[in-house]
Amino acid sequence: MPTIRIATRRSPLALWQAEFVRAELLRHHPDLTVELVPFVTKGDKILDTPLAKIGGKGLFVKELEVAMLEGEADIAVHSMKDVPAEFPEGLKLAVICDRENPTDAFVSNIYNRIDEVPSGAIIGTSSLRRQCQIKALRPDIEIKTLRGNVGTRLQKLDDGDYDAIILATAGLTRLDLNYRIKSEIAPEILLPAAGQGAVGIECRSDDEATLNLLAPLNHKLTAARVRAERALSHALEGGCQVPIGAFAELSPDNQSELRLRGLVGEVDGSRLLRFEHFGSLLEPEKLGIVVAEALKEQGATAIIQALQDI
Ligand SMILES: NCc1[nH]cc(CCC(=O)O)c1CC(=O)O
Repeated sequence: MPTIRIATRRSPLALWQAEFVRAELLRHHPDLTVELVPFVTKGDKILDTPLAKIGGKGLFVKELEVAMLEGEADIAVHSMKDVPAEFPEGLKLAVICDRENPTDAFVSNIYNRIDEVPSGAIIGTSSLRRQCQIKALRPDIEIKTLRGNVGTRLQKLDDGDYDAIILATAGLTRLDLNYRIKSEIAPEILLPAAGQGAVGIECRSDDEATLNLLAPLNHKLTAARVRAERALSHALEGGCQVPIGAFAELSPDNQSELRLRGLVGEVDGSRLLRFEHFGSLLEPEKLGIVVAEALKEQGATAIIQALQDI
């Protein structure tokens, strides 16, 4: 049996995800040897600037991709939320694993829910998607930039820099920090980002042996959901750094269909565009494009375009 080398970021969440994939690979192939190869990415180095201002897509993945192309690693494990729509020549998304809770979480040492927070309170997030939806709901509260890995963000909350912060439920759950969640924010209030809560594995497109070893880790329903969400986000030319929400789930009344909800927002929350549609589980990209087109008809392009000029 060969050795599989996993390129990973060094943050506790990235290491958890890489260890999870190592364990899954070993569960399916007990004789395999799996090693972790940790890297520091540009997104990890620049911590004082909101991601939207650093610009460029794939801040957390580039170094890992170079390692695979140069043969220093065989696969890279990513949070699907951070993975750009397109892959460099020679690499592809091999599988998408079963999804953790995709919602966002309200975290505070004082308040239990977003609607309990008083006027003028300071909420920490650097995500434009979270910002625009919170501002639409609560124009009277202030949003302040918050960067760094999950532990750093919680420390900044504990230091008193914020009244509450918003984090992905999945990251907190994976790091056994669920006790910090005061309430989960429903998708009706805060629509998650494309791919949130899902882990994906990238590898060299021509590496048949590795692709075969990875195949049993693919979770079909999650893969369809995330593909619909990513198609929507891609059709609007948005990465993680734009105010776009995209969330797909199995349709409650038809088990062969997905329900996809999309959202584009003005950063100050003054306008939120929403659209939802149902489509076949077998053609998730088509559904993503339908929802993106409907949002464009409502004016999404102008909102996104205006942000590129900041
Ligand atoms: N942008 C950073 C990032 N990428 C993935 C997660 C959480 C885990 C996930 O969504 O899979 C986080 C942290 C956060 O948003 O709180």
